[in-house]
Amino acid sequence: MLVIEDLTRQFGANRAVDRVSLALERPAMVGVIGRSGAGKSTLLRMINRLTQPTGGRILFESRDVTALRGAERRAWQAQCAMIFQQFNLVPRLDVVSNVLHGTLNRRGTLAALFSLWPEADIRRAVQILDRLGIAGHASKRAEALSGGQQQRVAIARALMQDPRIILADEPIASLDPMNAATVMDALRRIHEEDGRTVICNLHTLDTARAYCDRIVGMRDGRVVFDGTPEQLTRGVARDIYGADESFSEEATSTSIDRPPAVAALLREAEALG
Ligand SMILES: Nc1ncnc2c1ncn2[C@@H]1O[C@H](COP(=O)(O)OP(=O)(O)OP(=O)(O)O)[C@@H](O)[C@H]1O
Repeated sequence: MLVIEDLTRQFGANRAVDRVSLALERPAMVGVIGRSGAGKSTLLRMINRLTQPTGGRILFESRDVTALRGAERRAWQAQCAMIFQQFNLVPRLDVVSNVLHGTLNRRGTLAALFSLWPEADIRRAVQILDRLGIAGHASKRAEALSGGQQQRVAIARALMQDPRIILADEPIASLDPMNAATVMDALRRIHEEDGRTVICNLHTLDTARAYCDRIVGMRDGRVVFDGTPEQLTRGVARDIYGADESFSEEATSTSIDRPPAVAALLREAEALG
């Protein structure tokens, strides 16, 4: 389905991503982990063609998307929608309009400027918000929502494009643990129920283990691990993070600042499945 071959990005003397190869045969939920500066964001941005590779290829269903230009590049970007740590919503705009901006790729700028959204699109936007549990906030300004709700609006905007792949660049890095869990649950459901591939950059090992079927570990621009959560042993994790014997998983864990009450709630939620 998605094949990445020797993908490379050089910034001056610095090789941010160094001959990365990955193949996804079927829809999957993939977590990309590694310390800050390992090349995770650059990799995702290259897949989406926000950053141009300096070497290698990206193939989607045997089609080379590495060098697409203009409308073809925009069409590819709609097929692999990206969400970001800072949500990138229009804060003063209402939630449903933010979601409708996901259709901009296939609509005229003038129509968008005057908010002339087709009724069918509005209905679909509300349905998607409903699925993500935030339809009740549709008419509120985006800035009035919590971080977790705003990230779900960003996911809804991505879903408006009906993407085959969702690329999530540190989607929970600005969120508290409760909101982080809601957002990761939403991404997992979108993968399982819709069969969309989700590739997610994550800072925390425990999140990658809990939500992803496959984990890719990056270090200094290279893939140094590619396997299942079970294969990601403490020793492997230590290697990915370039740490010494004193490495502790808790240092990369979301539970580090989790207040006891929230931790208990999360354990309960986990137990309920
Ligand atoms: N636009 C750019 N210009 C120059 N160097 C860049 C640019 N973008 C990224 N880099 C460099 O490329 C390397 C990889 O950065 P990248 O953001 O991909 O890492 P990361 O693993 O996502 O880190 P983080 O977890 O901190 O976001 C870093 O050394 C970074 O400084």
